[in-house]
Amino acid sequence: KKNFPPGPYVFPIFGNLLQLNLTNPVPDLQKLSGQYGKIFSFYIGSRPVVVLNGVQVIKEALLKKSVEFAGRPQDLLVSHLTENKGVILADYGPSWREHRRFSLMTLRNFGLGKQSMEERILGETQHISAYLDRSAGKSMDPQHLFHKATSNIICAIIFGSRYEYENEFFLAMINKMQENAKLTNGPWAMLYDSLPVLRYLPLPFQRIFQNYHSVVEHVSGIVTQHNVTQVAGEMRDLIDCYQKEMEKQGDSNSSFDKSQMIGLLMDLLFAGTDTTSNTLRFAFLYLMTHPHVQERCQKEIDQVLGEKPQASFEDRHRMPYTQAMIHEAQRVANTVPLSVFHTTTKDTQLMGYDIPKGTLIIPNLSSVLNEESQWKFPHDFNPSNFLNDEGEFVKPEAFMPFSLGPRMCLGEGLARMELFLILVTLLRRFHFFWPEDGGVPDYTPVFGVTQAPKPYRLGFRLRGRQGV
Ligand code: HEM
Repeated sequence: KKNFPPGPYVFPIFGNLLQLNLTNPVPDLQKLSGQYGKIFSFYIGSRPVVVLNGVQVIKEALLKKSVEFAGRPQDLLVSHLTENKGVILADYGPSWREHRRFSLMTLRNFGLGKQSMEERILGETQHISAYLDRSAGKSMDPQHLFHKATSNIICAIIFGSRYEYENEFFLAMINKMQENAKLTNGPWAMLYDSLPVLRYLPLPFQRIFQNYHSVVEHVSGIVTQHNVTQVAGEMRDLIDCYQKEMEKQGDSNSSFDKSQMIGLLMDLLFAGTDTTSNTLRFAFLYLMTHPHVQERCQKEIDQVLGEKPQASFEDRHRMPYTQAMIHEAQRVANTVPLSVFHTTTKDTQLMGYDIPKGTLIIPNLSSVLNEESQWKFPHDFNPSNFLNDEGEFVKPEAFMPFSLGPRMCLGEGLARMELFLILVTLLRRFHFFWPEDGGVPDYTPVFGVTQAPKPYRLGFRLRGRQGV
């Protein structure tokens, strides 16, 4: 294409797919950026893709040309799965806008009833603490615990109730969502997206649809139950708020209906679980292997909290070092390395190149979180990346794990509150250490829409007097 961003030679049928390591394309994309520049193209099958790298290009696209770059692909496996309902994969338009606004308002506590977001998170934090108490002095793989806890926080917000960690249904739902997270990143999903003729064959990607529909069925059951138990005027959770919004909008041209509600609930369940729990897993991996960072956080936490029974989100303003540690953990965790794919909503230009309407856009967030010119210590785990010479907390503009612009993560506020309250509560109560049976620490990430650390064992023991 004339004046399209440059890129490698394109092969028939597969495009450039066979040139990328699909188990982790991030290093290959980094190399291509070195060769072709901060903005380059490649092909998934016959579909052109433009990759945006570095803080300057990503800001130019997602902030300055925000409307032009705010679309979502409508014909990938994930779009067919969700039928583009809800928010994450909804096309840029009125339904997306109304659902995004509703979700942000509800998550900011407008109309979420008596129990605040903070209380819901602190409630779950007590369950995590109690679970760890029972095994203090030992080691465990924290993957399932953090996954269940973050999933429960979302469940408390959207369904008004949490599940016991051993609840069979809860475990089945989590397994299905985790299996889908893996399958939608794998080669079968790539084949589905590149070769439409395969879509109706009984190939492994059909399993993704089965898993998704089985969770949808359960979520629909919860919504039906809500209709029976609802008390007029009492807002227990996001479902109640949504029902109220549906009544308010009546038969007008509103986009609020039951199928959109289910789509939104599925989005929040999916987007709110892996992301936060994988970030926590990275944080503890680095805290165990950087004991001086852990000790400095604990000292600050003890000083600030004193005899207070539990932390509150407000306390973060008096904990610059702990804040810096949490942000640094998010930077190295690089949890959503290639963001969620965007598309262009009209013909546009970026850095002098022409990009037609409907082009798939990958904002390479990984390239910014590790950009050498932006960070004091781009390749280390070092909270000083977020501290100025006076030891105050500062947030460089290249910190964008939640992306930027109109599509940026709508759960940012919730995720930041969860990370703070869970990390502070656990660091106050426990000392974390690399256990003898842990082997050698391996920081290599396992790539995915949400990236995770390799499984590891978490050693922990009670700290004694300071821990409440
Ligand atoms: C550390 C945790 C999290 C990280 C790093 C993260 C990151 C992201 C990123 C990079 C995007 C894509 C933005 C874009 O397309 O430009 C996104 C979208 C989204 N996230 Fe998160 N997220 C996190 C937690 C959450 C939580 C807890 C929720 C649930 C409340 C959530 C809900 C969403 C939704 C609904 C979208 C789609 C927004 C839209 O398309 O308008 N996320 N997130």
